[in-house]
Parts: sequence; C-alpha cells; structure tokens
Amino acid sequence: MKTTIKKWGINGEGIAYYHRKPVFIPYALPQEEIEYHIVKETRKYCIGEMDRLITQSARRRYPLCSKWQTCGGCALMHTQYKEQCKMKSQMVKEALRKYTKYQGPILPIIKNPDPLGYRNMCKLPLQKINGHWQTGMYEANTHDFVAIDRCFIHEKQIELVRKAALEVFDQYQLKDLETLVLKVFDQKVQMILVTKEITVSDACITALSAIDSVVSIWQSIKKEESMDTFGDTMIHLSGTETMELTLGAIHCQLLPRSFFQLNTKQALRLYQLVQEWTPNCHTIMEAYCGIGAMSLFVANKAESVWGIEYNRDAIENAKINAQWNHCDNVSFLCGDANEKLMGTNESIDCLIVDPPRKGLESMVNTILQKQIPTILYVSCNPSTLAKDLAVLTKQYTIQKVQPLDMFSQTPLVETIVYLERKSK
Ligand SMILES: C[S@@+](CC[C@H](N)C(=O)[O-])C[C@H]1O[C@@H](n2cnc3c(N)ncnc32)[C@H](O)[C@@H]1O
Repeated sequence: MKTTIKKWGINGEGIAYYHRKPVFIPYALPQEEIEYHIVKETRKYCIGEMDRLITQSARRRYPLCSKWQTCGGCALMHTQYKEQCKMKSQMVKEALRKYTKYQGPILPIIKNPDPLGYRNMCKLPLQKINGHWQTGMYEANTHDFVAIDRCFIHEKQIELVRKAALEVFDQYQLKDLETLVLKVFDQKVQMILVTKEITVSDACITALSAIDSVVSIWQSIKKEESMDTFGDTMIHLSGTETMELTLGAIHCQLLPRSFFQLNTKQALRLYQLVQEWTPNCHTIMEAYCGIGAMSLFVANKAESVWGIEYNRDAIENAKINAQWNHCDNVSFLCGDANEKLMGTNESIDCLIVDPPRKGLESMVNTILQKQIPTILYVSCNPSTLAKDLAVLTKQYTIQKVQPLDMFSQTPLVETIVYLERKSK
C-alpha cells in the first residue's frame, strides 16, 4: 500500500492513517511517501513496516551506525539533528495540549552540544562468539544476541575501555560473564562485571586495572534472572569504591548502584536551570534526589533543603556530597518520596521532583494536599509528565516549560516545568 506520513509518533516512528486508524511505521519520516504493509492491527491502531521509500524527506540523513535498526536505541539516527530537536519540542507541546489546557509557549529546546559521543554509561550484554567475548544487545522481543562493535553515542573513553576489556576477558578465559557496565566521569572509568559466579582471578583484575583510565572495578554476582542489571552481591575488586565528578562548582561522588543522568554536560545545564528557576525561600524539598546534585545546586536558595531518595547507596553518596560542598543546610532522607512528603510536618515553599519514567503516581495527590506554593517538575517522559500536570493544574498554573535534549539520536526528551499555586 502507498501512503504519506503525516506526523511523528512518540517513539520516533512515522504516523500515517489507514481507514482513519493511526498506523505507526518505524523509520518513516513526516511528509515521506512510502509503500508499506500492516504487520499488526488492533481496534485502535496498526503497526506498519516500510517496504519502499518513494519520496525522501529533506530531513533524512544517512545513519552512521550500521546496527541502528537492529539495536533500536537510536531510533532518530536517520534524522538530521535540527529535526530531532523539532520533533522533541513537538512531542512536549502535543502531550501538554492533549492532557492539560496549557496553550502557552514552550521555550526553545536546549540543544545537546555533543549529539554523538555524549553517553557516560553503558550496560552491555556479553556473549562468547567463535571463542571471543563480544558486547552487544538482544534484538527487541527476542533472545537473539547481536554483537555490536561500536556505539556512536558512548563517550570515547567507554569505547576504548570496552574494547580493551574484551581482550582481557579472552586472554584470561573468563566464564559466566553476563553484562559489562562502564561509567565515565572526568575521563575516568568505573567497570562493573556482572557475572553468575565468582570467576575473576587476581591476575585478570590486575590486567583490567592496567587499562588506561580505569580507576574502579566492581563485580556484581547475579544468580537469578531479573529486570535489575545488578545482582544482590556487590564485590569491590580494585581501585576506588566510588567515582567522583565535577559539575560546575559542585564536586560529587557516586557508587555503582547510584543513579546519575546519562549525559554529564546536559545534566549540568539542567541543574543550572533548576537553580535559576528556584525561588529564594525558606524550605525546599527535592524528591527523587539521587546523589543529591540538584539539592546542592539550590542550597543557596533556602534556609533548609531536604532531599529524598529510596536508593541507600545514593543517599550515602548524597550525605557525603553535602559535606564535600559545605552545604550544612542540606539534609538527605532515605525512603519513598510519597511517604516522606506525606509524613512531613515541615512547611515546604518549593518542591522539586525528578521522578522515574512512570511519573509521580499517587504522590501527585499528596502534593495537592500539601498546598506547596511552587513546584519544579523535571521529567524524562512527556506523557507521564502531562498526565501528572493534568492533576496538578487543578491547583497550579504552568508558568514555564523548557525541553532539553539529554538523549540525542533517541526520541527521549527531558522537560522542566515551573508551576505556581493559584491564589484562592
Ligand atoms: C530520574 S532519577 C533523578 C535523580 C536525580 N534528580 C539526578 O538528577 O541525578 C530518579 C531517582 O528516583 C529514585 N526513585 C525512584 N522511585 C522512588 C521512590 N518511590 N521514592 C524515592 N526515590 C525514588 C531513583 O532511585 C532515582 O535515583
């Protein structure tokens, strides 16, 4: 069948219509004329597969990575960077229009200075192919391993260490390797080997430690299948336990299981913006604070700042980070964000939230009960953001919306929203 793509879908696909039903067609761009067939049809939508590109969009470009379609992580790699940014701004605008009554402006997206080579972390499945260890990925919805020998969005150090580590794994004939996790901050790399058993010899650890820029090595033993990358046991093998990173004037540490934003330069831009938008006030609470970087950035805006996070390692880091940066007015609590907010007797002037992709869930109602004057909502998912805003706008007005490109080549977008409580 022939069709013309009408607009973008939230996962970077093109959307056309078949008998008035939307058809999501991966790798087709708006305004392109294509031939396609339907691979799945439901009551509300169809999934299509492109057979032939008839008229090519001027926005299309040659994707650098030969595995981009198999991997699927960089679903926008065939699109010029300027257009990727337009698509993301459009996503934020449409999500807000769909779920809230917001008709105001969306600030121009903050572009990524490095649309390639920006990612400071990788979690790569490992498999032995023809006697050699390879990093790769599993094809979507299958157990089929696809070896990937280069990733264009990883920071350079990650790629160098990844290749050198594979040689060491072969040389020492390692067994039971599951996943290779690498993190890079300030040109230094932390390596975490996820294995089924304890199989790493001292000689192998010495060889891995000798790889240029590796400063920290951990092993995580994962005996059972689970969605978590790491297993229950974490063993420190060599070098420093924590990684250190500098974000403008702030110096932080983090442990392997602590969350940090995937793009260090854009994380700094995000924290600077949050600092700029946070009003001077008495008490700030930051829910979902990770290692506490945002709380430290807003420390000079209030008499006291509270950070809440349920990951124990991240809270341990956050407490040390407050000391390192002489932020005596910043405290951190370990626990569920909603429960801590519900249980507090403090009068909060400004709430900063940066929840995971699923959004605020029931915390949205706790926020309404607390009658907090200002909220800064940092989100990596425009759909859950907009659904939460639909509830919050019963009491709040959206003052500013700022998209930021944290994850170039992918359809994901970070958004910061500033909300003020309506006066009665
Ligand atoms: C998107 S990250 C934001 C981290 C931090 N704001 C930063 O910039 O690094 C979300 C964080 O929320 C934490 N988290 C997830 N669910 C939580 C919950 N119910 N209560 C408290 N923290 C939670 C995660 O461990 C993660 O550190």
